[in-house]
Amino acid sequence: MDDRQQRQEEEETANEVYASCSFADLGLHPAICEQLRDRMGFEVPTLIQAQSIPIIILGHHVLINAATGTGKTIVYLTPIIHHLQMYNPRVQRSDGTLALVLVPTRELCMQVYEILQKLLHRFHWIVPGYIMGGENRSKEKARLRKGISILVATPGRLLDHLKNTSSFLYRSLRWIIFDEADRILEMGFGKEIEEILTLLGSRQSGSGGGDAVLRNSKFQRQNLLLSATLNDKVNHLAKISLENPVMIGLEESNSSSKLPCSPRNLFGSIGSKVSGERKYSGSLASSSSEDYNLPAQLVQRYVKVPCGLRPVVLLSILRNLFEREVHQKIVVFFSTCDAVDFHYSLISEFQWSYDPQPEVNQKQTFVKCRAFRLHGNMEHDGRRATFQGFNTENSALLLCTDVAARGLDFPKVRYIIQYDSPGEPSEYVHRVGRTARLGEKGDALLFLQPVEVDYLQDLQKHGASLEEFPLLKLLDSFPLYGQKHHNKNLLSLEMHPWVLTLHKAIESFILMGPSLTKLAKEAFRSWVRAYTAHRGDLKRIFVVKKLHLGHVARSFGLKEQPSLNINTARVVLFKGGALLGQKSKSAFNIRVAT
Ligand SMILES: Nc1ncnc2c1ncn2[C@@H]1O[C@H](COP(=O)(O)OP(=O)(O)OP(=O)(O)O)[C@@H](O)[C@H]1O
Repeated sequence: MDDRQQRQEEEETANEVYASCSFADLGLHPAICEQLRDRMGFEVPTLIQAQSIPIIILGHHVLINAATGTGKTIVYLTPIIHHLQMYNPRVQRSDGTLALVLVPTRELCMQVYEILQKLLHRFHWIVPGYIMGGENRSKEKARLRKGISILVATPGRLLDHLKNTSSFLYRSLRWIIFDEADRILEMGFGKEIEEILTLLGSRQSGSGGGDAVLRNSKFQRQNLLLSATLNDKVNHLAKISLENPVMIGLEESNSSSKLPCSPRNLFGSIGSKVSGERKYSGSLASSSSEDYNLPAQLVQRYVKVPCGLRPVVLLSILRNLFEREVHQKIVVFFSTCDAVDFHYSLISEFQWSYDPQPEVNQKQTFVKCRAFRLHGNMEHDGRRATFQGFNTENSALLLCTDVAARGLDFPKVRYIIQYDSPGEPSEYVHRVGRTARLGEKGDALLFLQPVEVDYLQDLQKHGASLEEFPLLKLLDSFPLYGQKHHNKNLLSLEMHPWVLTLHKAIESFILMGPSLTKLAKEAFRSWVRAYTAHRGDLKRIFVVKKLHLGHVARSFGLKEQPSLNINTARVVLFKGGALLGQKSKSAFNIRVAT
């Protein structure tokens, strides 16, 4: 590509992502525009920011549906700060909490809090804070007692403090924001959210016990709901929490046209159909293609791999990617915590040299990268270390469950691999949304077994079209020292010399390490359980009966299938958020990990 073409491509991407106006044009106070520029390096707003900020400043309840990585956090934080920094007299700690941001996970809680800290740098009298599962309750109580102006919280912990921390002051609460609303609900927090809304006196129907809260506040309550996917649960939450909301981004969200950007234009467009914004009619479109906003520049592919060959293919692809580009950030998604632990150990420890030459036969780690893992069964400190480590590294691999699928903004992630399929197509959208953020390039690769390819049709229905990954071409690219020349045209994947050799090497490596073998067996069991937990319509595609358990065992490098007599095993699943409960008397406890 020559310079001119590259410039043209960059310009086109910018047109699709950014608006042709400034933050000041949106009505934000100059001090905030300065913070955005100087602290964050943001010169111009993204399209969704240009569409939403003026409407939020005006005080409307808003429902926002926009593609992943389009800058939604700034959408809700800046109007709040805009108003709060103008309060006269100034906001004080003794005012208690004025804005509440609800997020589904601890990592997202920390991420939003960090952005908030940067934005509030100049406004030291507005105090940011967070409360979340895993943190010390008494320390949180002490912080709440002192007063937190803008509070970021996970739902369970918030409810706990609402009920048990009498010094938690929220009578002046003006904003409630649900970030990643769909995820909060999918994780089974629906009841907690309803209770929270009732306690805060912000339920639209029914008489909330906290009406006094509303009466005491001199400002009208403003609630905002943000979600990259829409469904019935989000619809219900919108109904009970939003009053005459403006909906943004539900139409033409992938529009590449630049926005009309004088404040008059934007303000004048409220309620009209300009820029995909309209009044809420009481229900959202159900899961249809326009529900799913995928970044236009994202390259989406799938790779069809027989079950037993999955680790060989995964390791080959990872090796190739890190060889091709040394500075590379990749995220691989698995269905269970045990699978993350097993593959993390395998990838970190597996050393192999396939070159028989004595001078080059020094064993090296097969996948040359720094690996991290993240799942809900890890200690809080470990989760925090991964989050920070993967954030700051230039080149690294993250192996994780869906705990990392939503909202997390790891910079420069170039590749998403879904080694275990996501289940609901909405989950697919969130996982791939960790790359191709804000107009940057990104690739997504979905692993499917041959019996699972119907899943592609489900994705297609939601507007996601995947092309096949050229796997044989990749496998052929590895050198095969000492192997006979093979006829590439006749070769099946199973008979490919590279696959055979690498599979043997992985298998013996696992067999030789007792701790790795133990991890493999645990991962095998929980993987089978996770497979049985696919819900509803997906059972048609992910058919447990079609699984060959011997091949599944092979996919964990095990020659023999471990027993599935799992009475005593504790298996942790991450599946869409609902508590899966006990399958049968003989089954083991299944706990949701987030
Ligand atoms: N106006 C801007 N100019 C440049 N970068 C921006 C701008 N606004 C946001 N960003 C950056 O864009 C990235 C994505 O932002 P953010 O995480 O808020 O997106 P999101 O829409 O909430 O994504 P998700 O749906 O995955 O949660 C972040 O790295 C953020 O710092």
